[in-house]
Amino acid sequence: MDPIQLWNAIKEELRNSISQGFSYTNYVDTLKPLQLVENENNTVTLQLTTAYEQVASEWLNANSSYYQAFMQAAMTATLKLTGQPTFIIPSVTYVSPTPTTLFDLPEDEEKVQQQNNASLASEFVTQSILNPEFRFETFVSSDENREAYAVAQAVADKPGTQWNPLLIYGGVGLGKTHLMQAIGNKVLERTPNANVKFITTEDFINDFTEALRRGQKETEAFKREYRSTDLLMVDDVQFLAGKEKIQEEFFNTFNAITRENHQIVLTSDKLPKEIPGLEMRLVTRFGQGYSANITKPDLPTRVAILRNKSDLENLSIPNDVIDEIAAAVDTNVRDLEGVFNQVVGKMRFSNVPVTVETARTILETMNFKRQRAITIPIIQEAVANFFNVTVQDLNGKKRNKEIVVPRQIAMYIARELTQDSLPQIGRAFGGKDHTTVMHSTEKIENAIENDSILAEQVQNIREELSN
Ligand SMILES: Nc1ncnc2c1ncn2[C@@H]1O[C@H](COP(=O)(O)OP(=O)(O)OP(=O)(O)O)[C@@H](O)[C@H]1O
Repeated sequence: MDPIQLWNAIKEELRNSISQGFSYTNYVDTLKPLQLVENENNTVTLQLTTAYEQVASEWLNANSSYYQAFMQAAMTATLKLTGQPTFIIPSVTYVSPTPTTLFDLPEDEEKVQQQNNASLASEFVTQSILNPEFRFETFVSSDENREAYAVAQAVADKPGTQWNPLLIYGGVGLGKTHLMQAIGNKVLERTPNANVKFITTEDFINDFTEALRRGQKETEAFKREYRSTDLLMVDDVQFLAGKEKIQEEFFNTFNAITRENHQIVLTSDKLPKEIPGLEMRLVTRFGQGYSANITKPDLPTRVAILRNKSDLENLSIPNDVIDEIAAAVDTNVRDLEGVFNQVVGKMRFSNVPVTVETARTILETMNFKRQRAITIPIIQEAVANFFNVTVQDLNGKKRNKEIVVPRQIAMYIARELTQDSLPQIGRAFGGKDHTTVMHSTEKIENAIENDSILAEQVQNIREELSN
C-alpha cells in the first residue's frame, strides 16, 4: 500500500466529513505521510509528520483521543472504499520547521512533474555552490559585526522561524557573503538533504531571463526550482533596482518561500529603503524580518582577522608584520586578505622570512600606506601652521578673531578625527571647559554651511592631516 495514496484518500474523506473544531487547513493539511510500518498484530501504522508543534502536541496530548478517533473514523471509511482489510493506526511525529520539505512528499503526479522540471531547470538554472571556508568558526566576530553574527547563528539554528528574511547590509568586502554562506553551510551540516540555494542577484536575473526566452515550460521549471527551496540566499539585492519584471518575479518567489515558513537570507550594500528604484512592496518585505549592519573593522579587529587567518593556515607570521598590514589597510577585509595573501606568497615562493620591510614594500606596490594616528597635538600643529599662529596661541586665552577662529577650527577637527571626549579636548587646549569645546564645534559646524571660504580651509587642513 502506498502511504501517499492512502493519505490522499484519508484526506479526501476528512475534507468531506470535517466536523466543527477540526480545522482541515490548520490541522489535516499540515500533516505529511512519512511511511507505513507493519506491526506484529497484523495492523499497520501510518506515520505522519508535521512541522507544527501545536498540531503535534494536540495529537499527543491527553485529550488527543478526539483527533485520533476522528482520523480513525476517516481511515475506516477510506478502507471500505479501497477494500483493504488491514487495520490502520495513525501516529503523528513533530519535526522542527527546518527540514519540512525533506518530508514534504509530493503527490505522485506532482512528483513526476517535479522531477521532470528539476532536470529541465538544471539545464539553465545556476547551480548553487557554497564556499566551504565560509563558516561561523572562521569568522572573527567583533563590535562591527557582532549583531549580524549573532542573528545569522540564530537563523542557522532555527531557519524559517523568527528572523525571516534576514538582511545583512554594509559596504564592500566586509563579510556579508561569508556570514550568509555560513548559515547555508551550517544548515547543510545538520540536514544534508535540505534544499539550500545560494545565488547572486545577477544569477537570478540571468536564470529568469533565460527561462522566459526558452518558453513556458522552462519558466514553470524556473519557478518550481526557486520556490521549492528550504533556504534561499541571495547576494547583493541592490542590483534588483530599476528592474520591474524581475522584481515582480522576485516578489512572488519571496512570498512562496516565506509562506511555507522557509528561510530567506539577503545581502545588500544598503538598507532597502535607501535603494533607489526598489519597489515599495519589496522594501517592506525585505524589512519585515531582521536587518543587521556590518561596518568597517577597526584596527584591533583587523589585527584579530589577520592573526586568525595566520593561525588557520598554520603560518608563523610575526606580530609586527601583522600590525603593519592591519595599520595600513583600513578599507575592507577583502583588501586586508589581498595583502595578506601577497605576504604569504612571498614567504612560500621566495623562501625568505617576512619582515616589516618586506611587508612595507608589498603595501607600497599595492598602494596602501600606513595610516598615521591623528592626535590632538598633530591637529594643533597643522592648524597653527595653516593660519600662521602658534600652538601656544591655540592653547592660550587670547580672544582676538585671528586666534579664536583657528582655535575653534582645531577643536572642531579634533572632535571629528579623534575619539577624544569633549573634556579631554578641553584639557588638551590649555584646560578649557567642555562647554567651550561644544560651543566651538557647533559654531564651526554652522559656519561651514554658509561660509565657503571657511569650509575650504577646514577641508585643506583635513587633507594635510591625511598625507
Ligand atoms: N570578520 C571576518 N572574519 C574573517 N574573515 C572575514 C571577515 N569579514 C570578511 N572576511 C573575509 O573577507 C573576504 C570578503 O568578505 P565577503 O565576500 O563576505 O564580503 P562582502 O561583504 O560580501 O562583499 P561584497 O559586497 O563585495 O560582496 C572573504 O574572504 C571573507 O572570508
